[in-house]
Amino acid sequence: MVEPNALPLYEKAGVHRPVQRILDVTIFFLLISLLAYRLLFLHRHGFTWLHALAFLCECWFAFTWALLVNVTWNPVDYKTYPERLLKRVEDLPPVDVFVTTADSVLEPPMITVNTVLSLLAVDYPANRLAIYVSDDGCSPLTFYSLTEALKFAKTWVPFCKKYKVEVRAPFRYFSNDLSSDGTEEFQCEWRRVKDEYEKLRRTIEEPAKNFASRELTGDLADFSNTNSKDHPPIIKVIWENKEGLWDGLPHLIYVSREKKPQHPHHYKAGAMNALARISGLMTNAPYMLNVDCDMFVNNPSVLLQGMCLFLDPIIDKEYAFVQFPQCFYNGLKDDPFGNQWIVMMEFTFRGAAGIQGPGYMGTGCIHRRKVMYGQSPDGTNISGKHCDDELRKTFGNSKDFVNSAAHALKSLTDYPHGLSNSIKTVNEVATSDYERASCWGTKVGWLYGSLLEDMLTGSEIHKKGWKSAYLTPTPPAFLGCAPSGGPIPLNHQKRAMTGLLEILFSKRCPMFSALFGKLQFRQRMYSVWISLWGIRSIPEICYATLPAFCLIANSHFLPKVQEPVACIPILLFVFYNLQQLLQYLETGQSARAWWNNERMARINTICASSLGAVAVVLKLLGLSETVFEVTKKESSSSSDDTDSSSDGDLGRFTFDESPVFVPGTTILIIQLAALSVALLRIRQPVVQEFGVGEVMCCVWLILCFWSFLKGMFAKGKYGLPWPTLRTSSALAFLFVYFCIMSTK
Ligand SMILES: O=c1ccn([C@@H]2O[C@H](COP(=O)(O)OP(=O)(O)O[C@H]3O[C@H](CO)[C@@H](O)[C@H](O)[C@H]3O)[C@@H](O)[C@H]2O)c(=O)[nH]1
Ligand SMILES: [Mn+2]
Repeated sequence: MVEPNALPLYEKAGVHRPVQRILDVTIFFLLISLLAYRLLFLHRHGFTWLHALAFLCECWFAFTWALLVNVTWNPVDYKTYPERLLKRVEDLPPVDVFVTTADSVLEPPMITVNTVLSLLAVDYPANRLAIYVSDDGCSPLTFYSLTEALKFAKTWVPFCKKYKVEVRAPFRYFSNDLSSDGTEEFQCEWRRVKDEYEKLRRTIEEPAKNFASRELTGDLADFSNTNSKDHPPIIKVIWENKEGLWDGLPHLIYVSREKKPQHPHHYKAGAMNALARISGLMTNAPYMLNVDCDMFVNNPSVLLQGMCLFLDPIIDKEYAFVQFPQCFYNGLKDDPFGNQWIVMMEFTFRGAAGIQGPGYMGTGCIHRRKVMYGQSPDGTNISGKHCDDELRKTFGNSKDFVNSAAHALKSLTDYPHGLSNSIKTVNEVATSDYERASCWGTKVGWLYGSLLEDMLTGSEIHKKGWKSAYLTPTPPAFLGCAPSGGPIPLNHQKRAMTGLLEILFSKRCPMFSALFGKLQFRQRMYSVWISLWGIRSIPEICYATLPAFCLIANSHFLPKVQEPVACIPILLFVFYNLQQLLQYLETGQSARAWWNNERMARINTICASSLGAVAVVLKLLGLSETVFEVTKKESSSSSDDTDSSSDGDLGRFTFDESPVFVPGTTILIIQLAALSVALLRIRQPVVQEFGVGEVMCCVWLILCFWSFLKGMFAKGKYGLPWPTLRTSSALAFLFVYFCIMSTK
């Protein structure tokens, strides 16, 4: 018999996907054949701009395809054994949990409260856990909601543990009616706890409506005369597990770091760094879990699962962070906005896990504190030595904090501070100019300089040679709120693209680090692939205008149907879409979901990435700064909400005057104009040849932008506003004029 201690805490196995691999390679060879055809064509018929442009775009597609195949080639699956962990490890290491919220209107406190409740009830010894909520909105309502939530937690947490409740965010748990399940005692308690939750909801949501006019006294007095952009640090211990009970409630701390208009606050990255310092002084746990305010714990064993990777004796030190996938609870049927990311999580992230590890996604991730403090896998820290002066230059001027950082870097866990005694020093590290002349945001902590602080921070960690792991437990570890409605997913995407481009045009550009970092070769290709994502709108927009140009100018960029080489683009089209479709079917989604994601991919690149590019150009020219716009979260906090995804209109595109819709509308009008020209031409007495391939491309694009076409004729929020139509028509007109002039 194998001794229990010899059994591994986790296993990592390859996932076999032979069909995907065959298709990957086939598509790649077709792309290469297409390039060969282009070269031959240019050689035989001489240089034309049209074919040269097509060739360049297709080179790009082939290159990014090769990079993508590299990422998805060796997917892996991790399996963890928390029961073995519990038998083997008596003293689980402390974990500090960070929840970030920034705006009590866009992120209703009830959402944050549910996330916090799910964390308070997680399966982990309570005396090893501290939960820090960072509120960048400095909202008394958020603080008040948390204090109310704590009262409810005293009923909720024991209830969850007693009945082994699976989903520990009450709004989700109570959305299923269990009032007639189980024993009578359970039914009775279920009803009681549900009533209490409803009471909590009313206590929070009703005052929310007129909180602004309320007089702030007592505990809330600190919030009077503050506004979210200008206020002193407000740090409050809402609950301290004073007796250190393992089955009590974990510490709960409210943090609103200082903000001053004259000091940059660096959005979420700044908030995370403040949390790292504050928690460093209060609890200094060696592991830090971070979640967005809408990402509740959906699988109570997450921390145990993560610890299986960190604490496996054979490979301790190997993993810098453990990332869980981003999954969403409010997904609409068939993913109309293409933002549930199921295929991306399953194929690219699993694939990256088979190389050096997936990137950090900003939420649902457990980090090692010392890695965040700049330590390398070989144990050297950021400044090479632990001398006080050096540490002060790195971590700032707080003596206590420098002490705690030295503890963390040496992996000592017995940091002596109690919560309440440290409040005074804690305020010091939460000030808005604490980071001045230190390495926060440049060498240690969450890094600054991009709206995608997560990707930037994660890839710098990989560059030091660290690995990361990807855990996909069932049920999913965390569930969050996917942005819904028309402009929101596009703006969300635009922000991500802006962030990627900021990284691409910075000194941390992965193209350089791909050459010099301690990255594994295939990880380098992975980081190049991600970082180039931001500029893919350029070749895509170019390619999308080629068929229209050909139809209007009466030329060709694709082989004619009767030529044998026409089979190359046709097969490419068929195999590519077949492969994508298979990925959706393999992950249990519908063909409709595939189509929705396909068209959203076109809409996202053409609309959101191009505007992201504009934002970055403006930043590089020094004309404007990029801004982290917080995504609105739907509040379905009521446990009585019925499943809203049955409402057909929810999946319908809504528009506003945002410039994000202009590129898409322009592309659509251009395709319509080109098709009309082609149709008029057939009716001419002298029959002219027109390209079937080009027409098919136009039709395909019109199908992708069908929701925009409907928007041209719809009214209200479902209609494209007049200014957008006007600008787009003018741009399309210019394009058509250019096509016609080029034939003269
Ligand atoms: O000044 C700010 C702005 C935002 N946030 C928080 O950042 C989180 C993410 O914001 P959200 O608007 O939900 O952005 P998403 O695009 O949904 O977030 C994804 O992308 C971000 C940027 O890459 C990551 O930080 C997130 O973790 C990741 O979930 C939320 O908890 C916010 O409260 C702050 O704390 N301070
Ligand atoms: Mn979010």
